[in-house]
Amino acid sequence: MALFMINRYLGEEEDSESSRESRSRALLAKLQEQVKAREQQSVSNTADEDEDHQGEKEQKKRKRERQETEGVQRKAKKSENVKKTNLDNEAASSTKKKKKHKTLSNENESVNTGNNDLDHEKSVEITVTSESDPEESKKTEKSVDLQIGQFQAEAETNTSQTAFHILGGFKEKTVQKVRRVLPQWLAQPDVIQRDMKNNLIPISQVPGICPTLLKKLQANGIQSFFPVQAEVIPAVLDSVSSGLLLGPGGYRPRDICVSAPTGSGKTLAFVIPVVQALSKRVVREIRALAVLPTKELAQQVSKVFSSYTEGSSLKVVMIAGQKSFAAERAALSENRGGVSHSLADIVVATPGRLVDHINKNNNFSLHHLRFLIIDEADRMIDGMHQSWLSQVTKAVYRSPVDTQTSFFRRIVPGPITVASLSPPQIPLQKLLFSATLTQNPEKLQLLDLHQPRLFSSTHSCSETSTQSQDTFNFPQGLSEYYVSCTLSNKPLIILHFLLRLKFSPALCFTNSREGAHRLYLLVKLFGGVEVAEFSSRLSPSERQKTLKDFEQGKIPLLISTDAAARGIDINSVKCVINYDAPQYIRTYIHRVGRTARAGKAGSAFTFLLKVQETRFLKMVSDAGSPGIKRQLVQPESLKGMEARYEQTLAELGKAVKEEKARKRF
Ligand SMILES: Nc1ncnc2c1ncn2[C@@H]1O[C@H](COP(=O)(O)OP(=O)(O)OP(=O)(O)O)[C@@H](O)[C@H]1O
Repeated sequence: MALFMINRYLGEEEDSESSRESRSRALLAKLQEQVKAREQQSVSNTADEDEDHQGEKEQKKRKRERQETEGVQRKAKKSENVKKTNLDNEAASSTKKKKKHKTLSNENESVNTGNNDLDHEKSVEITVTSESDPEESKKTEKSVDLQIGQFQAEAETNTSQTAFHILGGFKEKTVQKVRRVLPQWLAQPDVIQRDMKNNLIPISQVPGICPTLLKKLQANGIQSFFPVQAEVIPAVLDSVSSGLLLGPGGYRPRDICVSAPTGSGKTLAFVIPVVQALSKRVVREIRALAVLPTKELAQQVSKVFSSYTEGSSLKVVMIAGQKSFAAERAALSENRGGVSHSLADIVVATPGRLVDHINKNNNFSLHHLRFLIIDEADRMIDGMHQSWLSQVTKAVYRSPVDTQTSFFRRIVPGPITVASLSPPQIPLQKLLFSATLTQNPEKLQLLDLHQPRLFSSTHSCSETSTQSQDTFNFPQGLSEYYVSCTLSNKPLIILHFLLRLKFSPALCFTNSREGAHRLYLLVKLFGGVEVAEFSSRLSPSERQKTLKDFEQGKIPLLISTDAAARGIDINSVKCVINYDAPQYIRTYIHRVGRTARAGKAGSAFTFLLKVQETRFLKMVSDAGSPGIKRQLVQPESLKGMEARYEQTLAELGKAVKEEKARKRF
């Protein structure tokens, strides 16, 4: 039994056969009327639109639009074929139906014609009539043709409406390579000869150096100047030819930038002329300030300054945080009769401590500063976030508290006029040094250089150079190698290098201090070689002692982070090992530059995992390396060490655990 009953009104003639027939006839008549009406409507529409279209066609002569219209027409024809096929099928089925039921039926069918060019769809309605009636059939065909014609016309009209130009377009264009155009001073530097050995200049041939300094140079074993020194020393001396108060011809001297390979002697290139220039000063004031990125480098440079000022009245003071702030303050100035007097002529500083003294030490005056030396300049630019340079500049041009005691006026330099030149001004000259000086004008702009003059041994930086990457010069005596390795055999290879191939003294670099420490523990536990680590894990005094021991040959292997990658000058280093491949070319250049210094020979090995090889080798060759060769390590050569190595790994695990536990308590 049905749960629900639906009552429908079926009409009065519900069951009558005759009424059904008459209803069919009435329906057919109605449909035929509709066909006729539609036919008439189609004819009038098509005629109108054809006219419009003709008019438009004449106006539109652009090729692209015509092509689009043709495309639409092609598609419409295609759809016509589809319709005709459907028409045949439907007609056949209609005939069958007619034979069976002797009734006429009309069927409407819609065919969708996709038009991708116009990005819209146009549906065409086709009226299909039985084929048995030739007249009706003709009418139907005509109707179909007319409807297709109408569709075409509509499509063309729509094409003209939607044929707009897409700004930006989607066509792929090959972008032209932008040619790098460097400012003239960067594009045309004063060239420093790369070949150090064949371009040595006897020290007596460089003009302007006083006999005392010449004697000191000889006493330090220096008979000839390296090319960078022979070029830069006279240039700096020339800028002080009119004394400390004026530049050449009364003008402000040009700032000097020096880009020369690691170990090429850049330190003496600024130490000698600065000491020479200041040796004639009367009153002691801070006249030279050298800024370096690390304590160790500041110490190294301070040592060189001290060795060439020894026996003179010039005093060098280092402010790099090696001593307490109070001790540094006491070394910088003293109070006599209520007036502060400087105890330093040359200050060597790290940026952090320098800023501390500028802000917290009232007696620290840079009012007489003549030379600002920025060593490892590219690194110092990167560290500009500390804004140390702007603080130095402010301190230099800050009016002294007591203007009465100051004989000279010092104002921030502006345009050169007669009025601006009339009072004596101490010019501030910047001297920049680096093995990897950036050519990025935006970065260099941060230094606010005055008519800079570049000394460079990199010849590839021509004005027409399209190269976007900086190229550098590598030390002449350097041989570069790479070693293909896996993560598991890396430590074994380093042990093989040291124990069997006797590659020592060796400086080995890792990318992290944890990595350096683990490798240090591993080599120590394996035994057979004295090893030390150098990283921020150690205190400054421990680091100092470690470097000294390494320099004296007490430690043949030093495992370090990039803390020792820049500037550190240890002449005895025969071999540099990049246990972890450096990510940046500048890091690589500074690391490998710890060997092959001062024209000597040295080797650098970089351990590369398979995935690192392509990128790393490209990076090195793009930077201008003369060639990096593959160093093969046969698996058999590691065999004898494997058992001991496995045992050492187990010991290392324990040692690391113990260290962690110790840290917790
Ligand atoms: N004219 C010279 N004759 C012999 N040795 C020199 C001469 N000039 C410098 N040296 C020595 O060359 C070594 C490298 O010099 P220096 O440290 O100045 O190089 P650098 O160009 O500053 O290197 P880096 O870019 O790595 O800092 C030092 O040990 C230095 O004593």
